[in-house]
Amino acid sequence: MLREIDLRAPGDHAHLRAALRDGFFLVRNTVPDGLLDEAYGLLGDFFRLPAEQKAACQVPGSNGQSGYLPPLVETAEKGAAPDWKELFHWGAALPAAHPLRERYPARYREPYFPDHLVPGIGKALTELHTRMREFQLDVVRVLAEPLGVHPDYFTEMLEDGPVVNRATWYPPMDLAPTGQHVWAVEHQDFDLITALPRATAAGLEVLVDGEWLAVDVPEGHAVVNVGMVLDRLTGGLARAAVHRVVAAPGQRGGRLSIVQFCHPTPWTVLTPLAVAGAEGRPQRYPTLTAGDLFQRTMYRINRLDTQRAPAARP
Ligand SMILES: O=C(O)CCC(=O)C(=O)O
Ligand SMILES: [Fe+2]
Repeated sequence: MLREIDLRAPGDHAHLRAALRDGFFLVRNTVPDGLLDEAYGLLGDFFRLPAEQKAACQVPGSNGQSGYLPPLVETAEKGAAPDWKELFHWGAALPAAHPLRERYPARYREPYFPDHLVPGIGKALTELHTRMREFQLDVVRVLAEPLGVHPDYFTEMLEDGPVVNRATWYPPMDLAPTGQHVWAVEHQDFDLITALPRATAAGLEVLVDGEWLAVDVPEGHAVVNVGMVLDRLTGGLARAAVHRVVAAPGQRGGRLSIVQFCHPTPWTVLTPLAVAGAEGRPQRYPTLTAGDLFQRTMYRINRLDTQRAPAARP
């Protein structure tokens, strides 16, 4: 059973640190249900479009972090075959003169919305991004104290960060080109934390003590998942959860999910925190920047545009 963190009464440090050690916990979602329903409806309309129309919604130079990414591209580090999923990413724009835009152009593009194909999608997804980000900022504020940092420590790291939403359409398994593919091979996210509100079907599983546990998100809740950034900052006290998305044998139909990744500003140096209780433990991770960790992982999961054959590039 997953632990729950109540944002209004978060509980003692032992509870919060146990949730971080699990790497996966539940939080009552503050994002309006109606907004999620609307976004699921519009994204469903988008993913049902013909392949050529979706292919035209790719954003060159974004490494697929903006707009559409076709199926069978992202390949988890442990994946023998690419994931059987297609993606749509969006975030929020920074002002044109912001130095982060100049320094990390691939990560700070204007968001792309296919309003010409799905009218109203841009407004709804922008609102959803804002509300999910507010939710996640509330979560990291609660996590700060048990990790011995100021309540604004993580929020500053995320201010102007390339926080990005991802919608994933997992097509029915019987349409997969070979039997080698699964929806999403086991992996760890490479952000600070990720929010996963309900999806349209079962399939998300988390590795707990060597066993795969099906994650059933109760009504009105979101699962929050620790990513590699928080794992590295805490020397492994908060554990980046290992998770995957698989169809049960005989599960029919596809699956649509919406998640949001909290990526810190890429120039953040991931200096290990002095977490109480971890004194004397050998430093686990060499220090690098959030931007370098991101880029390294994108390469490892086959997500850089330059890794795709020229014909397959947008
Ligand atoms: O679709 C889901 O529920 C989870 C997706 C996921 O783990 C990811 O995109 O990193
Ligand atoms: Fe994930």
